[in-house]
Amino acid sequence: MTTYITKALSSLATNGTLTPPLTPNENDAKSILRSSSPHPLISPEQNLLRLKAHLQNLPTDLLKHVHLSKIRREDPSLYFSAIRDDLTGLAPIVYTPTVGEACQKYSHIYQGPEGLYLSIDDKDRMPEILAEYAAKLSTTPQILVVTDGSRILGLGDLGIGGMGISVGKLNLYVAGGGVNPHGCLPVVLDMGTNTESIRNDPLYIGLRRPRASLEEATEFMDRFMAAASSAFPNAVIQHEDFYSEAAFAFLDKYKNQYRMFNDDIEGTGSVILGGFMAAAKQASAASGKALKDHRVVFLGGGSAAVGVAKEMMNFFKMQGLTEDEARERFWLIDTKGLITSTRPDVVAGKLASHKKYFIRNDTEGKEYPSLADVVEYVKPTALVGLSTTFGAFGEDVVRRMADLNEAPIIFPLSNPTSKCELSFADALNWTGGKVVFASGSPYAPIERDGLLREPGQGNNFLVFPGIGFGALQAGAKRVTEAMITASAIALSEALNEEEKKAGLLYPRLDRIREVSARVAAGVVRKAQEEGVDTNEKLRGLDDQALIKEMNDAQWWP
Ligand SMILES: NC(=O)C1=CN([C@@H]2O[C@H](COP(=O)(O)OP(=O)(O)OC[C@H]3O[C@@H](n4cnc5c(N)ncnc54)[C@H](OP(=O)(O)O)[C@@H]3O)[C@@H](O)[C@H]2O)C=CC1
Ligand SMILES: CC(=O)C(=O)O
Ligand SMILES: [Mg+2]
Repeated sequence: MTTYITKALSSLATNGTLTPPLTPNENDAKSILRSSSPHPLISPEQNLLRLKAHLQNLPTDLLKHVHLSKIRREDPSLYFSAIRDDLTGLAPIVYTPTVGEACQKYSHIYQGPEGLYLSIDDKDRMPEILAEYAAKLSTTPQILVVTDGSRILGLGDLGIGGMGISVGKLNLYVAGGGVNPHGCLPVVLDMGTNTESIRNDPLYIGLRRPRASLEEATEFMDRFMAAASSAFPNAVIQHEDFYSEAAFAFLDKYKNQYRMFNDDIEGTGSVILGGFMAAAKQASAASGKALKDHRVVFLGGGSAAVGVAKEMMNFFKMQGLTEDEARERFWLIDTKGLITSTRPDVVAGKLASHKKYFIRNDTEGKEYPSLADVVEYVKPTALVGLSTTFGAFGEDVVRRMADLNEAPIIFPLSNPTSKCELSFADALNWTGGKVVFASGSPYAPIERDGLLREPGQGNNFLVFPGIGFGALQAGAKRVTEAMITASAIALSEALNEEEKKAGLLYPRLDRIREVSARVAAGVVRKAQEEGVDTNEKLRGLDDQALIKEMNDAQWWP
């Protein structure tokens, strides 16, 4: 109770109009509070009830997001208690889709600093700035989520507004993964923005300059990665929402040097591989086709699409295919159509290097400019959307997928909902209910033919908390590709019997802590097998004991 009284008094004392007329000692405190507040004994439970009631009264999701951000800054335990009690209801507010709008309006809804803001103008001072920052913190950061704001969800270059996504991801690290909120450090690297409307906004709080070139950005990143790894030597660094060229360049450069991973390339790869394992089983059970015979068309050739396609190759390798045979199962489409060896930009050597792995050499000089052309040519069993293009899976294409397949797999994964390729309702209607569906942002379940159809949410938030937490617990020197694949397998194995019976592709959100512990255990085990772990205490434990260790290490509000 003393804490509540002291807290209440200090807030009174800092508020000019409510400052009490005398400076009380502890004994006076009760009587002053009795007369100056309606009830001095407000319990955490009552605060939680009040917060929930208040949220219900707020008219928009953005206002709820803003209010919750204020609560997080003032009382993390209250904030994470609310999320613990209703992750399904609050994830869309603190994460996608609302976090997208919050990033777009970041400078307008700004309530004060909430992490580390580093400017490219300070690139020569990274070691001093980070060392000074580390010295001032009372808790050592364990997870850093770092963005440069250059490709926030599918919303483009939002400059310093990207801080909202670093914060949003860390919300899930705490709520889903059990990382202590005081160990979470959101970081934005301000390198300017190419979005003129943001740069010219009088309220914009970032650098008003065009975005740095990749060369300049790399120089800054080199210094940041070195300084951050030295200031926070045990932390895991998650790269988030860098534009595709930079995302691949930084992952290639740093993955063997630092304890880092890229969420969009690797986290998304993992979550979609995990979901595809369940989806392919359902589709093959309906069609009788062998698992190795699935054919996957991607709309999109950016960091997410290429990352997912590369990770999904493991599905086909698990069916016994060689690397070349597995690669043959994928067709990628970008704004110029199917990526073929004879496409003029490819012939001219202008194709972005990350797309080259998936160039099709077998199209005999024919080009397939549209998604409909590619679907007709490939006759795919699965469609994956990572194109940032709302409604890009149109009625004709979706109906054709249902003609071609007993149970077409359709994953419109672009975020937020305003960029999603296909809604759940249209997917059900246009396939006559046959679709096996997962989207990046959430859709509500729909009742159809007397059955409740529950859409999957194929979003990396089902794995990145476990990947980061597992790497942290293992004291892993690196986050290897095999550790990422292990996270996907652990996710797919986390589906319980009830969820399988209900046809779900992913575990229910109310089990996320348990699922994250399993994912983390899978990551630790693989780190041990690969010899990159340093935490000797976790060696020699069997799987159940390892999962229990992960569960026990989780922070609870
Ligand atoms: N569900 C999840 O967990 C995740 C979802 N995502 C989502 O994935 C999306 C893409 O991210 P990322 O890959 O980094 O972004 P990019 O912008 O790098 O990639 C988008 C790709 O889509 C292509 N494209 C755009 N419009 C069309 C169109 N009309 N037809 C065909 N191709 C098109 C682009 O082609 P071109 O190369 O020619 O420009 C590009 O290859 C985002 O919306 C993001 O939110 C990302 C990570 C995780
Ligand atoms: C989910 C995510 O990481 C993205 O849309 O970028
Ligand atoms: Mg992302």
